[in-house]
Amino acid sequence: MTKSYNVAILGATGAVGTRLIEQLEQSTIPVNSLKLLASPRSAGKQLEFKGEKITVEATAPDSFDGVDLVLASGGGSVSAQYAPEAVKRGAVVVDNSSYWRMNDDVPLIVPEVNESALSSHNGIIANPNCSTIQMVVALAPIKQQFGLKRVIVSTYQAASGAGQSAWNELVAETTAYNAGEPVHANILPVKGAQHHYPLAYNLLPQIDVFEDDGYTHEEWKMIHETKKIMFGDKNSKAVKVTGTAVRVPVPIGHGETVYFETNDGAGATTASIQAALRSAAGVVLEDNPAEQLYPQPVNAAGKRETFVGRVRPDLENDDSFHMWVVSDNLLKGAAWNTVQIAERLVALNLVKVPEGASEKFPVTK
Ligand SMILES: NC(=O)C1=CN([C@@H]2O[C@H](COP(=O)(O)OP(=O)(O)OC[C@H]3O[C@@H](n4cnc5c(N)ncnc54)[C@H](OP(=O)(O)O)[C@@H]3O)[C@@H](O)[C@H]2O)C=CC1
Ligand SMILES: N[C@@H](CC(=O)OP(=O)(O)O)C(=O)O
Repeated sequence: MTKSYNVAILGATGAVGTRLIEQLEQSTIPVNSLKLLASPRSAGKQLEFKGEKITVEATAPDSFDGVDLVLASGGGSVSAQYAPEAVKRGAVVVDNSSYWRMNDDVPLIVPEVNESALSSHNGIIANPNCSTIQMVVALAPIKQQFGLKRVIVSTYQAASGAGQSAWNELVAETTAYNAGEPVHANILPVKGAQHHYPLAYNLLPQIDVFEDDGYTHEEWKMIHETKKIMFGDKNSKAVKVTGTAVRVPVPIGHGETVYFETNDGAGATTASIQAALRSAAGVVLEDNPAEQLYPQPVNAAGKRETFVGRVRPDLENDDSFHMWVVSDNLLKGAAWNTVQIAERLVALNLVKVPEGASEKFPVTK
């Protein structure tokens, strides 16, 4: 008989959470029961799964009693508190927040790139940052054939990356601006808003907080997560990674220009890189300058794949190239990658917490 699972979605009412429900509905995971968990603000709200109405519950430690699998997207502090509670009760957690990603006992997984790291999980599996995911999906087939020495990325990140309220703010700012209101008359921090300044008709070269070295935490995450996923070590010296993360007034779909250097003399050409990308899992190559064909956020929104175009050689550096990478930050960048990890856990019979593993994640109050 096929085993079916008691699943909980933590953060079910958010931009990612609502998509987790939809992606789980479309997945191959046999679901016996589904709990929808959020903050007390949403308790009592009803959401649908497979045509059935489910009432959202306020999250508490005992919410995870009897649960086999948790898909978490409630934010860092929520995952810090509840992931250990869930593991203690025998549930495996696939977590979207950044809280557990750098923990050496937590695999950081993009199934197309490092699925094999799943087998050593201890109950918590981390879903990477959205910008990191789409970049490593595109870089993995290139690394496999030609090696990878260096990456320089610039991101063009959609408002929904900062959650449902940031997306709502962009719509409200745009509407106000179009109605003639002086949204930008005074470029001062917007109090209480998700972004420090108005985003409508603007660009913000800051995502997340600034570190002491002048990089933002989003940039820091892209560097260390890329190393952990592709080279198995968050501080790997085998590759150099750097970049700049920018918020753009687009609702859904992150874009990235990615400059990369392959191994000296590995023989990469534009055509051979395009061929590697064409046959790579999860990648769609949209690259035909003659037809003005290239990936765009509006086309990627609602799709699970990572779209790549504008592959071309650097004209002054041998073995070096540029490409343009676009994906739906809420799907491959979050909900789909999470459900895809869960599908692989089910297929590999890994929805179980190894004996004693929960001691690695002590419950904190
Ligand atoms: N958006 C993106 O592109 C990506 C997001 N992520 C990560 O996913 C997580 C969620 O992001 P997103 O959906 O965008 O955020 P949202 O702000 O849209 O949603 C947050 C969710 O968390 C719930 N929540 C908040 N506080 C609590 C609490 N104390 N207890 C239980 N649930 C709570 C909210 O419930 P309520 O509605 O009741 O407030 C809501 O369901 C974050 O960690 C984010 O970093 C990761 C990759 C990409
Ligand atoms: N910071 C990303 C989305 C996100 O939530 O990332 P993380 O899960 O790494 O905090 C963005 O704003 O587009």
